[in-house]
Amino acid sequence: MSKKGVLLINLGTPDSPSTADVRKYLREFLMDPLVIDINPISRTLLVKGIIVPTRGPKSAKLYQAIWDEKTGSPLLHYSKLQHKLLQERLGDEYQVELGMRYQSPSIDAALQRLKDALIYDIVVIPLFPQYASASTGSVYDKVMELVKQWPTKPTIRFINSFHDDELMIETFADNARKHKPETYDHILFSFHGLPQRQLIKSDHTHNHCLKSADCCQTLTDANRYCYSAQSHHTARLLAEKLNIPKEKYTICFQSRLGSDPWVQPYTSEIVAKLAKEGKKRLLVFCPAFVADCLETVYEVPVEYGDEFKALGGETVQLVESLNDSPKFIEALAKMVLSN
Ligand SMILES: C=CC1=C(C)c2cc3[nH]c(cc4nc(cc5[nH]c(cc1n2)c(C)c5CCC(=O)O)C(CCC(=O)O)=C4C)c(C)c3C=C
Ligand SMILES: [Fe+2]
Ligand SMILES: [Fe+2]
Repeated sequence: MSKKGVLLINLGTPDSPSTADVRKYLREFLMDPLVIDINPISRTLLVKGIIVPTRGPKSAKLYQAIWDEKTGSPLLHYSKLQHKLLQERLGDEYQVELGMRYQSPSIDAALQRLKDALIYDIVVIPLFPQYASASTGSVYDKVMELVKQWPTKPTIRFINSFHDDELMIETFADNARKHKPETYDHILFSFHGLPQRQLIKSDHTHNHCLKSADCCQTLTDANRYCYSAQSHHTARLLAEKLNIPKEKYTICFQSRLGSDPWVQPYTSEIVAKLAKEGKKRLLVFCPAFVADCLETVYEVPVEYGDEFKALGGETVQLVESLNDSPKFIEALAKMVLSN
């Protein structure tokens, strides 16, 4: 029987923490029309004329701070481990490949290896638990653009999101228990941010998203693919699993870029508010990421940690990501095998 293919895809990271490589990464990433979703001329002027020249050197310093001498970028390191462990778990009936949406290893080369092995039955798993057109949607478009050139189109199944995956939730909960959540003053579920206009685009009823203060509190047909509603759902499941009462946690969104409104509340504002209220110890989950990366290992303990301490707080502790946890590998295997 012919093998089946699995293609794991994460966002991507610079090839090195040098300013030149970080600029190259930012250019490819931010020129994606699903990421900076404005007209092409404005996008080019904004990205190539402003963001890449100014943010490049600053981001390069951050990448230099998290770059491991042996293993490099944490995002790529953990993605490679997830790839290897999933291949071992699934065995010889499957060929598992890894690609990054931006930079390397490329999705193009990963698909080519599947094609060379005559594999025409592929499960694509964009490694983003919550659906967003800027992440999952962009991966989808890239894969389709590439397979469009195949003389015979393969059977492809896309895992569109896994915000409520039981084993994923359990893995985050296990990681949190190591830190004894009950010993913290407050818990944050801090998701990667997204421009508000991108949320609104995912509301096909045009009458739900951001129309009321609590539009993301429940998942309905209207907001099934709303990144914020899915994020709220993940956070609620985690809070239930760990018996964290409502008043002890806040759902918030980090990493805003530019001056347009993004999904709120912003993590930095919540961190400042909690410090002013006299809270001393914060435990922070980042459940939009399946692997530790710049946004978790730097932004949370260093940026938010410094901000919190400057306002009187004491500790900001990150709950480590899913990384190479066997339970998360099992979650991925189940997604493949349930096909
Ligand atoms: C969780 C999925 C992600 C979504 C959705 C997303 C949207 C998004 N991101 C930016 C801008 C930046 N993101 C950056 C880093 C970054 N983003 C994600 C994931 C999502 N982004 C990850 C996993 C990472 C870390 C990569 C790593 O190498 O560790 C960066 C680069 C770092 C920096 O300069 O801060 C930028 C820029 C936008 C504009 C956007 C949606 C519109
Ligand atoms: Fe991002
Ligand atoms: Fe919404």
